[in-house]
Amino acid sequence: MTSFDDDAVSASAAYPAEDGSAHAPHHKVDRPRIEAAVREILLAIGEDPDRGGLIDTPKRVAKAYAEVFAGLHQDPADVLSTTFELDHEELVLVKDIPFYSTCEHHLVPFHGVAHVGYIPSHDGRVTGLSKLARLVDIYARRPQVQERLTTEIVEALVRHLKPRGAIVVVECEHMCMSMRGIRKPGAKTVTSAVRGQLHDPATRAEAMSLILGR
Ligand SMILES: Nc1nc2c(ncn2[C@@H]2O[C@H](COP(=O)(O)OP(=O)(O)OP(=O)(O)O)[C@@H](O)[C@H]2O)c(=O)[nH]1
Ligand SMILES: [Zn+2]
Repeated sequence: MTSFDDDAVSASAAYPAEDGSAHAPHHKVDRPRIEAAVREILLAIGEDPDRGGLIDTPKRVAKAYAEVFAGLHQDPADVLSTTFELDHEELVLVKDIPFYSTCEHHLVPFHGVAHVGYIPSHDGRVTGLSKLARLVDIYARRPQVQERLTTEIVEALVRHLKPRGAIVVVECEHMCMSMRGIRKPGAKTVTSAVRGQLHDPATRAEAMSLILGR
């Protein structure tokens, strides 16, 4: 049995904490430790972790967590370093990017869509469209709150693409508000972050009309 998640090990070695984010990873995904903790949780809720249906659950959860939290060990710089020469001075927007994240307060999912747009820099370079969706996943696959997820995506765009403007809008349902606690399934939380020329009211209105025009 390997002690650490293989993908996480190889990715984390190259990840500098250059963005100063609270998410700079300090540890690799330690699967045996997760397994031991899940066994403890099962005992604590009054379950029998040795019964047939649960015997492999700690291992499964460890494997799932390595995937769900893989973003802790991935560097947005790697994704956004792929750029192309293309003279486009207007808004580029990828909307309705579906994602799943994990509420850092309750460790249950929140999920929804992200809309990510930017006005390319004057240097005539744009990034690949899929890279914007990859960027969303890198930050979503961490323990998160929606506000920070939104800010981290826009800040990564600014840092790595040097765009003239950037906008990120995130719409989510939080399972911690649906399946427990206040129990309001269907309630949506919307967060946004804008930078640079997207602060201009007309440019921002254009972006928002594209985002909302479903
Ligand atoms: N701002 C923000 N709050 C969040 C997010 N995800 C979960 N929360 C909230 O985090 C809060 C935690 O409140 P606490 O009073 O510490 O915990 P709690 O007793 O479980 O709260 P309830 O969910 O109201 O039962 C709750 O109001 C959640 O709705 C998020 O992404 N952003
Ligand atoms: Zn929560």
